Amino acid sequence: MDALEKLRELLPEEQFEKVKAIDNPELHAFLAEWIEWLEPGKVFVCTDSEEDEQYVRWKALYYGEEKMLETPNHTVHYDNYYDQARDKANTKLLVPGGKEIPFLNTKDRDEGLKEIKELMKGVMKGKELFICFFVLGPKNSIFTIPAVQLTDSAYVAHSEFILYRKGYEEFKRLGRNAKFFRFVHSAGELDERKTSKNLDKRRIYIDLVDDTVYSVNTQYGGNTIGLKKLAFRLTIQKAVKEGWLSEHMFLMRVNGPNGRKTYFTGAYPSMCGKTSTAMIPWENIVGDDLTFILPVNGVARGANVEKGVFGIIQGVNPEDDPIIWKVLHSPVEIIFSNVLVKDGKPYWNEMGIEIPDEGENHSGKWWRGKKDKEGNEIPPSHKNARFTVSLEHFPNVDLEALENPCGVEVGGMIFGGRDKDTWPPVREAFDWKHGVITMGASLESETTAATLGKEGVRAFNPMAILDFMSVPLGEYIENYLRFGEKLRKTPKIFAVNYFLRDENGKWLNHKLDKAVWLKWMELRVHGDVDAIETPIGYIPKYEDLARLFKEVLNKEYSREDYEKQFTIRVPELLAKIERIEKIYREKVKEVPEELFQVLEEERRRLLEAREKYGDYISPFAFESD
Ligand SMILES: Nc1nc2c(ncn2[C@@H]2O[C@H](COP(=O)(O)OP(=O)(O)OP(=O)(O)O)[C@@H](O)[C@H]2O)c(=O)[nH]1
Ligand SMILES: O=C([O-])CC(=O)C(=O)O
Ligand SMILES: [Mn+2]
Repeated sequence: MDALEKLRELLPEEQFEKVKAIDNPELHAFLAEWIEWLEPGKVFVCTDSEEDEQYVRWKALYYGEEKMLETPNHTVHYDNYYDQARDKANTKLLVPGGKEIPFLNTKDRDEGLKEIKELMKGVMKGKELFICFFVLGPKNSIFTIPAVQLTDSAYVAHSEFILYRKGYEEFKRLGRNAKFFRFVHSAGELDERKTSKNLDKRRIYIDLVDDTVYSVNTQYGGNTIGLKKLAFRLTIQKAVKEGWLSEHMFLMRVNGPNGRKTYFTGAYPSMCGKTSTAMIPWENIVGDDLTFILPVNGVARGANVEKGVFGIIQGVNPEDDPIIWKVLHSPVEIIFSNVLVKDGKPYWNEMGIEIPDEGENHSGKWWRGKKDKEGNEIPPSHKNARFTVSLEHFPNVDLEALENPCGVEVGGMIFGGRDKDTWPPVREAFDWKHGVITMGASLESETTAATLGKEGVRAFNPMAILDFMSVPLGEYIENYLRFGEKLRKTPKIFAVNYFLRDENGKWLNHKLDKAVWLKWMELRVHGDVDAIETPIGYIPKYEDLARLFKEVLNKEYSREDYEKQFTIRVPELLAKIERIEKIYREKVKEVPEELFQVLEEERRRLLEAREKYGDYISPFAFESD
């Protein structure tokens, strides 16, 4: 029997008509196979209509995965107490023969498919399956990748409607020509709180051969929202094959003098400041998490893969994040996850206002002082609690850039992470290669609550992408280096560090100082200000920063602060080069030789500077050179 005939048997007439309208036998075969396998009690196919989206919203409430809050259009969703972040250990890349690839968590493809299929057999009995169509990137553009999502979680489907552009019409338009990604998810058995129960059988398996990702027994967005971090593994592979970049980056517009618009991307690991940077007042957001960058006629052009934000809520307060704060307090569609709720109002850690002493949170009924099974005190909200909202609701969104089918020209690319003692707050690379190698490929950052496991451990995290890497690292870096060669004009590369601390552990910078670094980088892209050459790149001159601090933040910036922050810390920088070199030599292997040359040159410059000025070198010393 052909797939369409089978679908006619499996689906009620109305749902069948919706899939039949898409002329794609491959899609039909995939759907027939999986509907039969998952054995859902009911199937709903989502078109791009407002009614179908409304149906999904309503079902999230009906099935109890979300609850209404006091403000219209606000809901709250909880994940299981032990399902609050990405599960790296159980996220595996399925590769033929289970080939071991350094830093990648691989598994034999046949074995993995067998295991996941067994876990998913009949898993949707008595549940409703939602079949949804979306696209990655702007519609009908050079960036577009269609994707189909199967899920029994109305919360996951609802999140996707907020975060991605609808794709049913795009599937219809493309018909047989659609090369699409596939995502199959089941939250598995739920407990009385409607959270995934069988966490011991939580699995996220990425089939790189068939562009399909399976996820089961979990609800947390990073493990389940197909088009987000699951698709990301597939797009990294595709980008490296095809010679473009798929990155863990925000995309934003920095407003220069006389109305000049300059677009920047920024790659920082999870929970290290992408959203808070892209949302900074004065500038405009295009995206906060995932960016595609394509070479178009010798120009690097970037587009947001998404159209919404799945952002960290902890620490969002009216002073530091006025725009997010305002949106979170307006009656637009928002899903709050894993926050404290009391009398229909959401609360979260460090929100700058008083928080009730009891309510409901990710641990169930909560009171101040409540401890978990491990004896840890449970805070009001989880550190990785998030909000999900469409970008269209933000007054600072650059809508034209968001929907431009050609994307925007990328003027600068920023790399950064949580680093307490090595990198200065901002610096510019000498050139593309120097930036890619000493800033991107050398990135290290302390681990955070965005993944399950220990926090605060300094870890190698090249391009802020290691958790999602799906090709050998050497190939990925090679692709980056060659990408620059395709361009007439390469974007300038910068590195930032928002997380420097003094000897007592106090932050050396305020959260809003990044506004100044952004303005400085914008001026540098256009050659409007001079800079000081140091062994590790160009750093700002004191006078320029002092002026910008005054102009942007209306703050005095002292020479002492500047000197402390921009001191070149030779011992730490040399130790870092040692660590990075060792990793690439001993663990990664098959690395472009240029990487070692560029690191060696940097080491030599640092040693020469130490000879002349000592271990900790004031930026003023280089200025008078
Ligand atoms: N100390 C300090 N903390 C910051 C600064 N900027 C952001 N943060 C903190 O970084 C954390 C989260 O940053 P986000 O911007 O939401 O993280 P993200 O990079 O978008 O992360 P993902 O969504 O997980 O990919 C919050 O706890 C912020 O308070 C800063 O300049 N200084
Ligand atoms: O994917 C997620 O869980 C959220 C996110 O942006 C990240 O962890 O980088
Ligand atoms: Mn992210």
